[in-house]
Amino acid sequence: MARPSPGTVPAARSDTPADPPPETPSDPPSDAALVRRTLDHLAPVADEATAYFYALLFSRHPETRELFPVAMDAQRDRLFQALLAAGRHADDPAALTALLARLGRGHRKYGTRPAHYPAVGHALLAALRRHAAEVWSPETEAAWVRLYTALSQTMIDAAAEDEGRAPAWWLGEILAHEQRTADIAVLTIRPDQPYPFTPGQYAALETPWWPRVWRHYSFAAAPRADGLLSFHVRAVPAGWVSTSLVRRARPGDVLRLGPPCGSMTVDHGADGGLLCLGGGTGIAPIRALVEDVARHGTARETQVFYGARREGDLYDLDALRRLERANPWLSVHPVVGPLPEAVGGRGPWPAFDAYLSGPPPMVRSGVAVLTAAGMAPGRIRHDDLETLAADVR
Ligand SMILES: NC(=O)C1=CN([C@@H]2O[C@H](COP(=O)(O)OP(=O)(O)OC[C@H]3O[C@@H](n4cnc5c(N)ncnc54)[C@H](O)[C@@H]3O)[C@@H](O)[C@H]2O)C=CC1
Repeated sequence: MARPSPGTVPAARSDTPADPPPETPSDPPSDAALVRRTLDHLAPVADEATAYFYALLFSRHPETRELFPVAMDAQRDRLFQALLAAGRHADDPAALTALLARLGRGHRKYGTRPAHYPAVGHALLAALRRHAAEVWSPETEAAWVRLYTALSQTMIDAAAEDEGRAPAWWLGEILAHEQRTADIAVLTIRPDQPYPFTPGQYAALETPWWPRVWRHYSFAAAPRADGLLSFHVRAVPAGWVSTSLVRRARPGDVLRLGPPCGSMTVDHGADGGLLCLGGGTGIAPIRALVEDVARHGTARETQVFYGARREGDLYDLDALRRLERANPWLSVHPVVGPLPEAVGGRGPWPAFDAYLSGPPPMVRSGVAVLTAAGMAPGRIRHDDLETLAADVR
């Protein structure tokens, strides 16, 4: 779209003095506006644009191929999702920096080096230029170059800073593999070096059977004195990683673990109650949060609603019942069927913080139900739904 040329004043607005001052036509659109316009235009052709980007990257820079999984299906979606997220935050520098720093640190486990960034930048610009041709202009290109230069520098700096602090990945030996239902296994893992994390967080895991395919799982217990980690995994039909972790993995197998991520953690400075909704294997981080409250000794009222499609799928209920018996401030409510509806009728929840974890549609409708019951959005926490949706666990 052409920018209005200097001097063309929108006549309709000049005689309405009560309106806010009109944008002067000589104001060029901001970088953020140009980037967003490109992304809006790209959305319907995102698959083609991403395929073109990778084809170009791998043909011009074959050395980058080994950073990516053999099968690229899920990867394609991730790149575009990350770009969309960056574009959405383009006019919120603090949020953008935080997102990019996290991405930069997270990329260490893939073996990403600073020299890879210009190669990716060239392929990205070529893909944008080709697939957003109708909205492309020298100004748009300049905006993207500035954005990409800034974002890659932030990622590179964050990765470099992290190098002094933490390994790029940890090795984790499976010590125990407990089959809880036909589809769900609980894994106990011994990391090769101390693995600090906060209950409520998650980590990416890679199995030896699908190199460079990483999937996220929440820590299912608070940090233990013996340093062991625990994860709950459901084998989903198209899930390579989840299926191998449930059906193939055995004690002695060694996985790779990325760094801890996520901010669904307990604010120990607050003193209200906790309302927790855990659906299916989404109960994993909820159990870690409950253990965290117990260890903290503040006895905050905690109501856990644990949902499953069938009674037999409430695979962790015994452990939660044990916690309930030991801690009078904790109530556990098993729910067979849709979880949000079951919770909706129980409110209101004044002075409660909510924690939601489970299938993305459950989390979405849970947020809607709690908001309708009067809970302030700032008190409702859950993992990033895009991360969850991009994951075939
Ligand atoms: N394994 C892990 O560490 C973690 C897993 N998750 C996510 O949790 C989910 C668990 O999936 P499954 O065990 O297969 O759960 P599931 O499909 O068996 O459902 C669990 C509960 O959610 C309810 N539910 C499902 N869809 C719903 C909807 N559209 N509206 C309202 N309620 C709904 C069900 O009725 C049930 O109560 C996955 O999406 C996974 O990505 C989230 C955090 C951690």
